[in-house]
Amino acid sequence: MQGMTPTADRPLVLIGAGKMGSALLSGWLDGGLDAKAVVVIEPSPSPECAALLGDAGIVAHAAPPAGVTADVVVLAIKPQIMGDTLPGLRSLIGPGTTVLSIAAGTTLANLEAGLGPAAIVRSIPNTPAQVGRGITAAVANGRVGPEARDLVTRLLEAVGDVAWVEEEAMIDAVTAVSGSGPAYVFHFVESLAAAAVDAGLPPDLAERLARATVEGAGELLYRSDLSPSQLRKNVTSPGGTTAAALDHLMAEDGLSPLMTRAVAAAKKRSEELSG
Ligand SMILES: NC(=O)C1=CN([C@@H]2O[C@H](COP(=O)(O)OP(=O)(O)OC[C@H]3O[C@@H](n4cnc5c(N)ncnc54)[C@H](O)[C@@H]3O)[C@@H](O)[C@H]2O)C=CC1
Ligand SMILES: O=C(O)[C@@H]1CCC=N1
Repeated sequence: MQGMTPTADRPLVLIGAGKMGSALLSGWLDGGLDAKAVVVIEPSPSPECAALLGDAGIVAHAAPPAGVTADVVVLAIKPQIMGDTLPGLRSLIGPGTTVLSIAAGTTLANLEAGLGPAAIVRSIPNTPAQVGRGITAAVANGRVGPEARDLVTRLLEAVGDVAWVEEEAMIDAVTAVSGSGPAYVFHFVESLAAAAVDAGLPPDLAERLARATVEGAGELLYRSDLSPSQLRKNVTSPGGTTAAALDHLMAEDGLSPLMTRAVAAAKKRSEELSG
């Protein structure tokens, strides 16, 4: 990976190698980050994580090793344990260390309170990062200079697209839209498959059709320059079958107000997690 600065003497320290931490680590290693420049703190590695670490020759530590000053500390632990964990990470932070958090609902102020003065970026990626197709939005505190911002951008671009925002308050909405969003899409597949069974199809075919439809529509959206609205219109013949279904999905009590309520609930929960 071009321009990565972590080294064996001044490593990237990953705190938590669960689903998201492992996805990030995998992207960095694939992008050329030297495994010797990575220290992983993970008290209970999953089998997938253990395989990833084993292939790279990285040892999982239960706690930060003594005497290590990090180039970057990446916080990929649950927000609920952040407050208790942060003070124990202070020894990793020295001059020039950048902290990158991916935790939902943990504010820059929460992070500064736990870690002390440091250059800190708060971000929200999403699980398509596991296949290099994530999107992350990030906000920096006042101590993050251009070099730290570039480093964080490169780390996050290893697993997908990156959008910087200047207002931290936007991160709760980001969490509700793109952070949690993949779950909404997967639930849509579940719902379409259930509807297919109700419409008379056997369950295996129902799931296959629902899954392939969302995969294909996502790929078309990805490759096309057309707007989602135009892509929808391209499926919809006047007086045809799609129009009959969209009469329900686009009704006043259809998908749009439901999505608005769902995103508002996720945003509120993100705000609550900030304490
Ligand atoms: N899963 C998702 O879709 C997204 C998650 N996030 C955020 O990413 C963070 C991690 O979430 P997931 O990867 O889904 O959770 P996870 O449960 O898969 O990973 C958390 C990992 O932290 C480890 N851990 C627990 N205590 C630790 C400690 N003291 N030191 C180091 N590691 C410790 C656990 O063993 C676990 O492997 C959370 O803060 C979440 O809000 C952000 C965006 C999307
Ligand atoms: O559900 C959660 O709290 C995390 C944050 C965004 C996606 N998963």
